[in-house]
This record gives sequence, C-alpha cells and structure tokens, in this order.
Amino acid sequence: MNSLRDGVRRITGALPPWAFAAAAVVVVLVIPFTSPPRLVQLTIIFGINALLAQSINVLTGYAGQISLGQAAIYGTGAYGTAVMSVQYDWPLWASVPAGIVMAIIVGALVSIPAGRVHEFYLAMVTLGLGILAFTIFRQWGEVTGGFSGLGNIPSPPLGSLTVFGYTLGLVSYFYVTVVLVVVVTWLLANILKSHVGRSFVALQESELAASTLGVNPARRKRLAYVLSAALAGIAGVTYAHVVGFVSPDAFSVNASIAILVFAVLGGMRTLAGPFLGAALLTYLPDQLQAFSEWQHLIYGLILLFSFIVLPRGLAGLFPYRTSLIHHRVDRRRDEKAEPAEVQPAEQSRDGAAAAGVAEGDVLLEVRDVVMNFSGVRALDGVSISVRKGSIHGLIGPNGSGKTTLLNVVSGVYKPTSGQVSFGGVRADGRKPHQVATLGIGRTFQHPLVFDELTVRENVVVGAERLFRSRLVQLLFGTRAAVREERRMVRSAEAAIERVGLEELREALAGGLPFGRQRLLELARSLAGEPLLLMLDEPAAGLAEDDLVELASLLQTLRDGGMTVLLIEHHMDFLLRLVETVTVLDQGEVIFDGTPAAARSDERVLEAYLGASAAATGV
Ligand SMILES: Nc1ncnc2c1ncn2[C@@H]1O[C@H](COP(=O)(O)OP(=O)(O)OP(=O)(O)O)[C@@H](O)[C@H]1O
Repeated sequence: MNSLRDGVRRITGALPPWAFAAAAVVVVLVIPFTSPPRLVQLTIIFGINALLAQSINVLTGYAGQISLGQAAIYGTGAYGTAVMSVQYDWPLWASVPAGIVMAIIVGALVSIPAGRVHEFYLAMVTLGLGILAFTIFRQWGEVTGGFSGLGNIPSPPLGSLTVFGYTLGLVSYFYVTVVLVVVVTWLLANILKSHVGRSFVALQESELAASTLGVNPARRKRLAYVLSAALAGIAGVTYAHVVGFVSPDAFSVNASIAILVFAVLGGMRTLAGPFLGAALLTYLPDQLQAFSEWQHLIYGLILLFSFIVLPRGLAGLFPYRTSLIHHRVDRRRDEKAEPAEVQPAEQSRDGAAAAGVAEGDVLLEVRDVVMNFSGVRALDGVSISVRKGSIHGLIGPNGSGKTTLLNVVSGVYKPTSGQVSFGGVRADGRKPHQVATLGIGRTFQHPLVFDELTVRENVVVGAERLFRSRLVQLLFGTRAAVREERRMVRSAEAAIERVGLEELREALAGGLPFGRQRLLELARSLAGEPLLLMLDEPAAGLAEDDLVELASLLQTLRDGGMTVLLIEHHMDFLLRLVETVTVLDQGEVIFDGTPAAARSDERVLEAYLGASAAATGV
C-alpha cells in the first residue's frame, strides 16, 4: 500500500499544486456549456459539500474540536433563509445573510459547552446538538413545515430566484456558487495561514505550550466554531436556494457523518483535501445510483478504514504540505533577507509597567507562595526577587519545587496563597496566556514542541503575543497584516539562527532529536521577545559544543537587557552564568545569594550539593 502511495506521490509531484487547482477551475467553468442541467446542479452540490468539508477541516483538522453535529449548523443556515423567505416573504438579500447569521449564532452557542469539554464529551455534546436540531426541524411544524419539509423556496428550478430585480437561472446560480466557493476558500486560506491558523494547530498539539506563548484557548476555540459555522451556514443557504426545498432528512445525524467523511477521506489540515473528498463523494454516488441504499454503509466503511489505507486522506497522495505561513510571505522565503525590520515589541498596558523597570531593580517578585496539591505541599512560603537584566539561578534536589514555582509564575498553577508580581503588577491568578502577554516566556522540562509544525512555524507561534492585526485584516490579507506577518517571520528566523537551527527550519518539529527540540523551544520563547525568560533545564540533552553556545547566547540576551530565570541541574554551567542563585529544598528557600556564597553554604552543601559536590567539583 505504501509503495503504491509513494508511486502516486511521485507522479502527482511532477506538477506544481497550482496546476491542479487551475485545471480543476477550468473543468468546472466549462461544465455549463457541455453538460446537462442535472450535472450543473450536481456541481453546485459539490461546491456545497466542499464548503461543508472545509467547515469540519477548520474545526477538527486545524482546531482539533470534534463535531458529530455539523448538519445542525448546516440545517440552521438552510432553514434560516428558507423560513425567512417563504414564511416571512423576506427578499433574498435579507434572508440569506439571516440564515448565515443564525448558523453562526448556533456555532457560537455550541462553543460555550464545547470549550469546557474534550474528546469523548465533545463528541457527545455535538451529537446532542445534531439530534436536537433534527428534532426541532421535524417537530416545529408551523415554521419549518415539519416532516414534509418546506417548499417554494426561491430557486432556479422554480424560476423564482430574484435578486434586485434580476432572476437567476441555474447557470447564473452556478457561477455565483463558483465565485462564492473561490472567495470563501481564499478568505479561509488567509486566516489559516495567519497566526490564528497556527494557533489552532498549536492548541491542538499542546494547549499548555500554546497558552504559555499567549494563545487564549477559549477565545481561539470559539473563533474556530464561528468560522466553521459560517462555512456550514453559507453551504446551508446555497443548498436551500439551489434545491428550492428543505426537509429534516437532509440535516440528520447521517448527514453529519457524511460531512465528516468528506473531510476525512479528502484529508484534513490541507486546503485541497476537502475539495477532493467532496468531489469523490458527490460525483461517484451519482454514477452509482444503484448503490444509493448502501451509501451510509460505504461512508461507515470509509471512516473505519481510511486511517489504515489513506491516513492523510486523498490529499496524502500529493506530496505537498499546506504551509501555515501566509503565502505572500512564504513565497519570499528563499530571497536573501532584507535587513530585519524587527521593531521593538509593543507591550500590553501591564507589560509596559514591567518594561519600565530600571536595570537592577526587582522585575519579578514572588512573596510567601504556598502551593498545595492534595496531600503534597510543593511550595511552602517561597519568596524570590529576580532583578531586571540578571541571570538568576534556581536550584534544588529533585522534587524540591522548582518546576512548580515556574508553573505558578507562568499561571499554569494558581497558588494556594501568596503573591506574584511582575513589574509591580499582580500576576498570580492570571491565566497562562495573560501572563505571557505581560512579557513572561518559558520553556518546559520535557520540551513541548508542536510536532506537526515545522521549526519555522513553531517559532512564529512564539510571537503570538506580539500580533496586533484584527480578524478582518487577516481575512482579507491586508498589506498591514502581511507586513506584520513578514516582520514576525523575520524575527522568528533571527531567533532560529540564534540557537543554530537554521538548517532545520523546514523540518517538522516532532522528528527532531531531544536536544534540538530544546533549542527550538528556546527560539520559540525568544520570538515572543519576553522581558523575563524562564528556562527549565535548558542544558539537559545538549552536547558540550551546544552548551558553550547556549551559555554565550544567555549572556548575550542578558547583555541585551533580558532577564533570565534558570533552572539547571548542570552545576558548572549554571554557577558560572548566574549573578544570584536561589536554592529550594522541600518547597522552602534555604539559600539566596551569590554563586560563590552558595558553594560554601552548609545547608546548600548538605541539601543539594552534598551528593554531587565531589562529582561537580563544587
Ligand atoms: N500537578 C501535581 N500534582 C501533584 N503533585 C505535584 C504536581 N506537580 C508537582 N507535584 C509535586 O510537587 C513536588 C515538587 O515537584 P517539582 O516538579 O516542582 O520539583 P522539581 O524541583 O522541579 O523536581 P525535578 O528537579 O525532579 O524536576 C513533588 O513532590 C511533586 O511530586
């Protein structure tokens, strides 16, 4: 199977991706001149199915949110315009947007419970929505027409589709649909290849890492639901006006499964995949009318086996990867970089306070922090002051509370009691993404890289807190948005070069060796231009050469005004770098002072260095 797939990939790889897209558009455009009306209508249905598959692609493929109830949103769009135009005589220009808005509202409402649950429960919530919507379509007879559906919707077959005095026939409607699909796909591509699309994938790969880089998980998931609902809603209104009739059966749970199959078979997290899946499953069943009774069985089998036969869907037969960096920026990738126009990071209002702290003054203040886990007191009244422009070491035996302290400062844990202030602003009680916007960056003891993103994409996600473009700017790929993207990509490239990963910038992060992943995490944090960088054992897994480079990088960062809080078991490495060291033991601070004093402090030697003093020569 694999060799067959590789063979197909070699053949498809002979042509650039745009050649396939151009050929598809040409084929579609000649259809009205060469085909019977039935095929013209079927091609409109293909466009609708592609939009539906794209709606799952955004929600599940990119944002990792399962939906078993997409037909509910699709149906809301269709019934929305149908009811408004048939029951209330609204003109098309009003009923169509109304249907789309209704679908978006349902999507936004679903995102509320969905934002709080994961996987299995999310599947149940969305399945519940599907059943609920189906029941409403069927039972709310006086509005929806009940079981027998709602007819007489303005449509080409009835000759009643009139917009501003023009009556649209099937061919005109066909071209309207083509333009709609092309424009919607362009808008979608702009969003998915922006920091929003990258953060969708980042959240899916590691919500913890993404949120500590400034991605707001609840807000992003809400946005994914809204975008997905907008696509399904557009598909719904297009459907209602091409068929001229809506009935509950078109929006049943079976329809939700079919939409899922379009996306899975086509291949998710690519822009082309949903088109491929929708094309195959629109035109093929039409040719195999005799098998129509078996349609759902076939969909079930495809879902069962696609992960084995075509794990990346039909799109996996093409050797392309959809980059998550805006195409206008990506195209210039190999040009010799113009001088990096890295601009000073804009700070949030609270971050500005920290930026204003003078060199040598206290930047991070931890006061009497207690952190209890059921039965374990990981931190027991810890106080630390980290001065601006210093490298501050944090050491202690295993289990002494170092990582817990980092988690408290970065908002991953809410302390049981005590305070954390950053630049005089209270930081405890804030969520991780809010702490990140203050200007606090961190790495993890076990690197949390976004496996399916390239090194470059990973590092640009690190700049999340610095992006200012608004959603509309991203949607239309305005010059300002592209300029910002370009600036962030440049500073990401600079961060990659700083850690020496430039040769690997197009490699997928998941395939990197452990030590490279550590450096990648460091570069990712640097892209966010933090005021305070907290590193959890950055030297672990690095070769001697890399250690020397890392030490010199940290010194350069410090000299540039950055403050570093460094946890490290590698004593030689740490004690040579830091100005101040705090030693924790069993959740308490047992020493705070210079490295020289630490080397001769009895409590330190006893608690921590005792065992390794001989080995490290301390
Ligand atoms: N989420 C958690 N739930 C329960 N206990 C925890 C949790 N996180 C940390 N602990 C406990 O808190 C204590 C301190 O752990 P922590 O990971 O902060 O230590 P550390 O100094 O970073 O150790 P190491 O050097 O081994 O990484 C340990 O006893 C640990 O088991």
